[in-house]
Amino acid sequence: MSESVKVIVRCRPINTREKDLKCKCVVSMNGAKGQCSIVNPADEKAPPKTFTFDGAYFVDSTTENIYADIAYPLVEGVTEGYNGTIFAYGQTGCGKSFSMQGITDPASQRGIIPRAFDHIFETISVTEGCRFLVHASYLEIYNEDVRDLLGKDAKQKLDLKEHPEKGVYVSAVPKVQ
Ligand SMILES: Nc1ncnc2c1ncn2[C@@H]1O[C@H](COP(=O)(O)OP(=O)(O)OP(=O)(O)O)[C@@H](O)[C@H]1O
Repeated sequence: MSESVKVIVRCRPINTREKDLKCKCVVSMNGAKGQCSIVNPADEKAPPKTFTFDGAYFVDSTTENIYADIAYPLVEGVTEGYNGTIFAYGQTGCGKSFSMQGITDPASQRGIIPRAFDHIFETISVTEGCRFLVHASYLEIYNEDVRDLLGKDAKQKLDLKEHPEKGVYVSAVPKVQ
């Protein structure tokens, strides 16, 4: 059985501000081993600290490859009725939107979300003898305030509630069908 939780790490290229500040890249990656190594810039002779993940993607990686390796099997599972979640985590400017939403040019960097939408609707269009129901909601959580970005009033703060059986949920989020 495959693991139920997978964690991958993606390193973005150094940006202009960091270049101007003469920052050096202290990260190296071994994609085959899923390893990420960090050297101490103040002591380059010190052994690097190495961390192992389910996947390690360096600055030249594409979202196309990340989707094929990680998201594709998960979304396939969803179309077969299993639950699946993909989320991006990291400090501001590290590339969460780049990975999830992506850019259209080059096409290899289209994000995980539009790829997943294409994947789901493509599967639905070729599957016979089965009915699918697709819901979507789009929430922003910022400074612990929750907002519905597809709602009529995207400024309205929504309440976070807890149900004894269903768990934590956001009140009054309309789902788009
Ligand atoms: N893998 C990458 N290759 C090239 N550019 C990248 C990559 N990842 C991020 N960038 C660029 O870095 C900048 C910051 O990325 P992004 O906006 O995705 O960060 P974020 O984590 O979503 O930030 P925030 O939390 O502030 O919203 C953007 O200009 C984006 O195009």
